[in-house]
Amino acid sequence: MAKLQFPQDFVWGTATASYQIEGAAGEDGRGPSIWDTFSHTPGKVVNGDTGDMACDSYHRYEEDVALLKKLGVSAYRFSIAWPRIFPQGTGEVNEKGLDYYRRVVDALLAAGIEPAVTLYHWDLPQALQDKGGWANRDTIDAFVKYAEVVFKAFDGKIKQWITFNETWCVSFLSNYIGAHAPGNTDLQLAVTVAHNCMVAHGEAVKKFRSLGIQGQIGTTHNLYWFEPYTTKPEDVAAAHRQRAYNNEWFMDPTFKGSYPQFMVDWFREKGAEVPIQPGDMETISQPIDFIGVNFYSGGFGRYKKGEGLFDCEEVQVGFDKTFMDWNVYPDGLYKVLSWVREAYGDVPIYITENGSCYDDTLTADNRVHDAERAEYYKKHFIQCHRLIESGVPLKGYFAWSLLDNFEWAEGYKKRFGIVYTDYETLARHPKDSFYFIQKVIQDGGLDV
Ligand SMILES: OC[C@@H]1[C@@H](O)[C@H](O)[C@@H](O)c2[nH]c(CCc3ccccc3)c[n+]21
Repeated sequence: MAKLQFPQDFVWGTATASYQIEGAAGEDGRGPSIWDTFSHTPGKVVNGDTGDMACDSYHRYEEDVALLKKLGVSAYRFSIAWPRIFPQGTGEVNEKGLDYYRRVVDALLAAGIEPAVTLYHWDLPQALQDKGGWANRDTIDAFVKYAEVVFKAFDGKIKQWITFNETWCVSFLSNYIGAHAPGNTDLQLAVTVAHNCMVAHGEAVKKFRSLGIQGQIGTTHNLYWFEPYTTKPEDVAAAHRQRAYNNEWFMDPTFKGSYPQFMVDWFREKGAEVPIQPGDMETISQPIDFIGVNFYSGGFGRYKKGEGLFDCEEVQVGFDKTFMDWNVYPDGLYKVLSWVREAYGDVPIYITENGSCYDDTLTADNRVHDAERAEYYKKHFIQCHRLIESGVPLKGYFAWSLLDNFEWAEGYKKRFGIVYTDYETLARHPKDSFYFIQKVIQDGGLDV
C-alpha cells in the first residue's frame, strides 16, 4: 500500500448552493428568484419538485455546521441568495436576509471553518428577469451593487469569494439548451448572457479591489474534458469545438482578455455575435486570485455533420456511468487541470465542485452504503494528488455536495450528497462516503 500524502495546507471542503438547500422561500422578506418561477412552472422539474423547502437549511444550518465540523473540513462553500439581500434585485437592502448569512458565517467561524462564498449560484431575482435579466446590461450594475453590500457586510469574515458559479450553465444551459431557468432556447441570447455575466464578474472584481476587501476573489467555471476519438483532423476539430464550448469560451476571456476566434467564427456562422462594448474584455480579464473549477466528467467525440451545435457526436467508449448518466473519467480531471496550467499559467486552482450521483438507499439503522460514491471520490483524490505532484497549483477541493439537495431540473430524486437528506423528516444521515472523506482529511491523505 502506498500513502498519498497531501500538503499540510491543502483545503478540504464541501459545497452547496442557496436555492438547493435553504428552503424558506418566502421567509424574512426573500423575494422570488427565476428558480422559484421555473420550478413552479409545470413540466420544468421532475415530479414538480421545487426549492420551497429543500433541506430547510435556513432553519437547520446549525445541524449542517455540526456535520461539517464532524467531517473535519477547513472550509465550506455555499452561496448567498441575491433575492434575500435585494428582494426586488435592486433598491432597499433586506437586513433580515443579511442576518441569516451573518448567523451562518458566525457559526462556521466558531467551528473553525472558513466560509468560501459564491455570490451568484443561479437564483437571479425575478424582478430583474422581468427587465431582461442577464441579457440586459443594467443587471451588471445591479450585481455590482449587490456584491458591494455583501463585501462590506462580511469584510474580514468571508475571505474567499467566488463571483459566479458556472457561467456556461447561466448562459447556454439556461438560454440555449433551455433545461434550466429561465428556460430560453436562443443562441444569440445565450452568447449575450455569457458575455454580460463575464463583464459582471470583472466589474465585481474591480469593486472588490477598490473597496480594499480582505481575502481572495475568483470565479468558478465548469470544465469538461472532451477528446477526439481519432487523430483524424475533422474529429480533432469537432471535439475541440465541443470542449471549447464549455472551457475556452469562458477561460480565454477571463485570462487572455479575448474569445477564441475559431469559436467566434463558428457562432457567427450560426447567427450569433458577441456584443462586446469598448473596455469589456479588459474588465472581464481583471486579474483574479484563483480559478474555481467544477469537474464531473468528460468523454470522446468525433465529427458528425449536423450533430448538435458543433457537428460533433459523443462516442461511447465504455466508461462506468453515474446515476446522471455521466461518464466516470478521473483521468479527465488530471488532463483538464494540466491543460488549465498549460493554457493559462500558474493561477492557483481550487476544485470548487466534484462529486457523483447514485441511487442511495437508507437502511433501517440510518446508514447509506454508497460504495460507488466513495470509490468515485477515491479515484478523483488520487488524480488530485497526481496533479499536485506534477506541479499544478491545486490548493483545495470541495466535494459536491454536503447534503442531498434540490438537483435543479432533476428535483430531489438525484442525490449527490455525502450526507443523506430524509425529505420526510429533513433529518441528515452521513453516508459511508462521508466517513471515507472524514478519514482522508484526518490522515492528510489516502492509502492506495
Ligand atoms: O449537478 C450537480 C451539480 C449541481 O447541483 C450544482 O449546483 C452545479 O454547480 C453543478 N454543475 C455541474 C456540472 C455542469 C452541469 C450542471 C447541471 C446539469 C448539467 C451539467 C454539476 N453540478
